[in-house]
Amino acid sequence: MLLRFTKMHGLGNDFMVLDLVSQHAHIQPKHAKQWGDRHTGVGFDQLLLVEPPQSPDVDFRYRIFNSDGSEVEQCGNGARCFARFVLDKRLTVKKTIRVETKGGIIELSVRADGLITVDMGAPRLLPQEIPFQADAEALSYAVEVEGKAHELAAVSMGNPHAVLRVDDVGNAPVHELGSKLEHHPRFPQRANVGFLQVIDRQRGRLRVWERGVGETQACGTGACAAAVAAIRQGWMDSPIQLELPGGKLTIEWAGPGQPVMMTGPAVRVYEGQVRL
Ligand SMILES: N[C@H](CCC[C@H](N)C(=O)O)C(=O)O
Repeated sequence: MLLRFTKMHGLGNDFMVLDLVSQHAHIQPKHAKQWGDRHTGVGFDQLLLVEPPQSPDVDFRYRIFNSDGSEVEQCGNGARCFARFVLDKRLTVKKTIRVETKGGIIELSVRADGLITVDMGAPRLLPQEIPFQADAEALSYAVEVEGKAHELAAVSMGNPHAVLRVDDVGNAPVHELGSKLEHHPRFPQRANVGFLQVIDRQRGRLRVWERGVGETQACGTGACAAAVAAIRQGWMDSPIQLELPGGKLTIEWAGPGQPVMMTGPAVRVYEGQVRL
């Protein structure tokens, strides 16, 4: 069978979006791997599935697969594209949309200026919630990689993140250290690894090595995790503007137990079809 899809991106973090409300198909990890290949497939960072709701208090179910085939709990840039997609495809007329993910319920709001604000929910900071192996919760942890200790924050936005502060993202060891921390045994579900350069109390630069993908042009949950870590450690104040290689996100967080609000763009690139 042929499946219609839309190729989209949020600040260069790119997605294949499948409407499984109007189309019926059983998508498996092998499809994400096959279609995610940038030479023999569509090519994307993540595959996003738009599905009917499974509970009465949400409008849709939102499932996310990395290009390595792993199904994950949350994708922030993808959430903005999700909102743009369901409105453009007239799957809803609501301007505020509640969607259920493996990582919890999030709320998407399309603004008059076309930017999308996502209530990403409250960050999870207890080691067992992240998950991250530590005796107790702390603002940061020393994690050893090949004999060298690296100080990092551990935050979950539904998906696990390590956040390290660096002087200059331009020469941060994103690939070499990012890949080692992604698979570090203290992150039993692996981790996304963010490298944050603080410019001033409300501006920073961020590069992210994403679990299951590698370095991406932007990472929405990574930006949320970095902002939470920077606010908790007293480096920065909300609202924070983070500049990623693909562009800028605004993150607001009022403190523990409060939701993280992320605002940014979502772009449709082209429509296509794949054979299932
Ligand atoms: N690689 C992530 C999922 C996608 C997150 C990212 N694309 C975003 O915008 O939040 C993980 O394995 O948890």
